Amino acid sequence: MKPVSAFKTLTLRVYWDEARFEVLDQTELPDREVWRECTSYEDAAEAIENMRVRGAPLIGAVAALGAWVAYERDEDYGEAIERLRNTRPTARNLFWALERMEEAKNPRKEAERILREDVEVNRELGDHGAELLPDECTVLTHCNAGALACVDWGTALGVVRSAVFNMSKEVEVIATETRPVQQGARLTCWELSRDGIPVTLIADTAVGYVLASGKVDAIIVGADRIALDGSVANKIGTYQIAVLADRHDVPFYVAAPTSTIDPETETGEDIPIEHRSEDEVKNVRGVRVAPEDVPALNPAFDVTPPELIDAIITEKGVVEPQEVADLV
Ligand SMILES: CSC[C@H](O)[C@@H](O)C(=O)COP(=O)(O)O
Repeated sequence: MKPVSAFKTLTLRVYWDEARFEVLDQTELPDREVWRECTSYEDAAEAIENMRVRGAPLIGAVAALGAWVAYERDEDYGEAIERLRNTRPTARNLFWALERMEEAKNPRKEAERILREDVEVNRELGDHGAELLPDECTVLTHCNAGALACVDWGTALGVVRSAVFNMSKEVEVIATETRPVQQGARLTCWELSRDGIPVTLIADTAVGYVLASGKVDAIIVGADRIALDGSVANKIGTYQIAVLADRHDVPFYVAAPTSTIDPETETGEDIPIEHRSEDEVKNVRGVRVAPEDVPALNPAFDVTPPELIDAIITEKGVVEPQEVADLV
């Protein structure tokens, strides 16, 4: 039997010769490792929309794979691109990947390039960012900007991995739980423990306490979209952490590939913020914690202005937020 060429990482299994792929369903973590098969663009769109896959680079990669599967299986390519484009509004990498797929002469090769580049670029930015960390340090991170948010390695957690595995630094991580979807508690803690990197979970409400008590040497978060003025949209709660970092003089870094910088978004105010179902706020893993008739507001992202960011770590180097426009 002819061997099937496959590409496998923590988040994806792609079977190039069979026009299908599988995604690790992140809604099931940390309890169970469940893989969902995608054999159509609708499968890919459903996985992105329902956050089975999430994190800006991974959303882009899965959208590219959805378009590739549509092409191989003679689905309507234009419709596929349009459907995938409308899955989530904030992450720049989704639109960036679909622009590349739209222009590609060979969709399979382009999807493969997008996946491989993501891993390379994260390793590069990880190495640049790791230079900024002391040999022994504690890093606070928010949400999950790790291997689970990417094809592999991670952005913010890619910096931690590079520091630990490539530079033998001793790094401990403090992870915020990241209500309402709890990417910090469920995903960051799961992937760091798996790699043997020490991680301590805190409630989102404990950030002020840990910063005031001097326990944190640096904060590193990822990004969903970076505007040309250096404003950064990231998981809801990032802005309040940046304000506290400023108050306590703790360096606040953003780690992201240049594909997250949007050449068409001038300022932070121009970034569309996704609002999700109020059920995510009113329930914790299926159990209601608020009166049924009280409305809830659920913005999935907020915007941190450039003056609160010490540096943006990219594969092209570490820059001041005001310099990001020069990178695209
Ligand atoms: C590296 S992805 C961007 C982020 O840093 C990430 O933490 C984030 O905000 C992801 O949001 P999500 O709603 O889980 O897709």
